[in-house]
This record gives sequence, C-alpha cells and structure tokens, in this order.
Amino acid sequence: MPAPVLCLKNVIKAYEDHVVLNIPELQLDYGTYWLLGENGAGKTTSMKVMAALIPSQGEISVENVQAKQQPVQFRRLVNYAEAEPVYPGFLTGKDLLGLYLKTKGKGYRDLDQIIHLLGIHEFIHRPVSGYSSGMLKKLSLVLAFTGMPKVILLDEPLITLDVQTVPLINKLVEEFHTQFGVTFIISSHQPVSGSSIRLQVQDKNIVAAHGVI
Ligand SMILES: Nc1ncnc2c1ncn2[C@@H]1O[C@H](COP(=O)(O)OP(=O)(O)OP(=O)(O)O)[C@@H](O)[C@H]1O
Repeated sequence: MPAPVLCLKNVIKAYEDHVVLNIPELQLDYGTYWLLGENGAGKTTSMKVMAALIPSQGEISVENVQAKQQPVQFRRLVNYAEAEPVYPGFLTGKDLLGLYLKTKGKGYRDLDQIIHLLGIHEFIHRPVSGYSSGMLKKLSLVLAFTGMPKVILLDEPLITLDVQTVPLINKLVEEFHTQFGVTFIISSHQPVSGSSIRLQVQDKNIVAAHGVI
C-alpha cells in the first residue's frame, strides 16, 4: 500500500495559551479533501500548520519529507493560497510570479496558459495595490499552481471570483489532481469538486465528516 501523502502526528497549535488545534494523528492518502468547520473552528490555522507556515508542536510530513527537519524540500511539496491574499502593494503580479517561479522551480504546466485562461495577462504588469479583490484572488490561485507540489491547500478559493472563473478553477483542480497527482485540501462554503472527501475541524481535531479517520 502506498504511504499516506500527508501525515500529522501529535500536532498542537496554540496562540499564546489558547489551544486551537490538538491533532493526535491524521493521515491523508492521495485525494481531494473538502475541509469543513464552523467559523473560528480552525480551518485556516490547520492549513497554515499543514503548510508549516506557522510554528506548531508535533510532526508534519508530506511523502515522508519532514517539515521541521527538511524545511526547504518540504516547502517545494506544499503550496498554499490564502483566503484573503495580501502582497506588498508596490510589486506587480509579474514580479510575484517571477519570485514564485524562482523558488518553486519548474511547474507541471505552462503557467502562461493558466494566466491567459483566467485573464490575468490583462493586469499582470500593474502593481497589486491597484488590484480588485477578485484580481488578487486569481493571482494568488495561479501562484498556488506553480512548481511541482504534492499537496495544494486552497483556503476559500472561490470567494470574490466571478461566475465565469469558478468552473475554470474547478477544472484546474481536477486536472492537477488526476493528471499530476496533486492532493488538494480545500476549505470552501461551496463544494469545489464533486468527488471530494469531507473533513471536519471539530473539537480542535480534524475528523472525517462522518467519524474519526
Ligand atoms: N493570529 C492569531 N492570533 C490569535 N488567535 C488567532 C489567530 N489566528 C486565529 N486565531 C484564533 O484561532 C481560532 C481559529 O481561527 P481560524 O482562522 O483558523 O478559524 P477558521 O475555521 O478558518 O474560521 P473562519 O471560518 O471564520 O474563517 C479562532 O478562535 C481565532 O480567533
């Protein structure tokens, strides 16, 4: 049997003395997961912990690469797109894309195609301070598709997107999952993929929507 893609062991995340997550063990196989939970349950915190973007206790690994022991290698395996992305306003979309391409390396797909698909080419040369929230969202999603990650975490990927763009994002998720073997964890109030496996942040733990994994 193949090893799980993502493993969390004895993970505890607290903000000062407020424990938000306490996950004894979580193992996720290749799949598309839909992360649910009420407001403040800890969905965003879970994603940031899984991507090792914020400190936490315990072990996090993707395909046996440990976040704490092999941080550079780990960073290449996990991409994360924030619910409400914020970038330094003076940078252009092209600057940010160049930065990501430099750090993430060669991608699965020609990004120019995705940029044109989402209409980002029309504003990519402008500083992001002048972007609308939907334009920023599109840019952040393209950045999440850079490199060759094994796991992509999308926090509320559909908010602020226009109705024409939503199916395009669903299609990209489907394509990266089936063709490139990417595991997705998506927090959304709307289902992103019909075949997604439901996970719930509940009582500080992450459980299958109908019972503990
Ligand atoms: N930087 C922070 N400092 C202190 N507490 C925080 C911080 N970020 C989040 N929290 C707290 O952690 C808990 C979980 O927040 P989180 O943003 O992960 O929830 P969420 O499930 O994503 O919520 P929502 O659905 O409202 O976006 C909340 O009680 C929140 O107040």
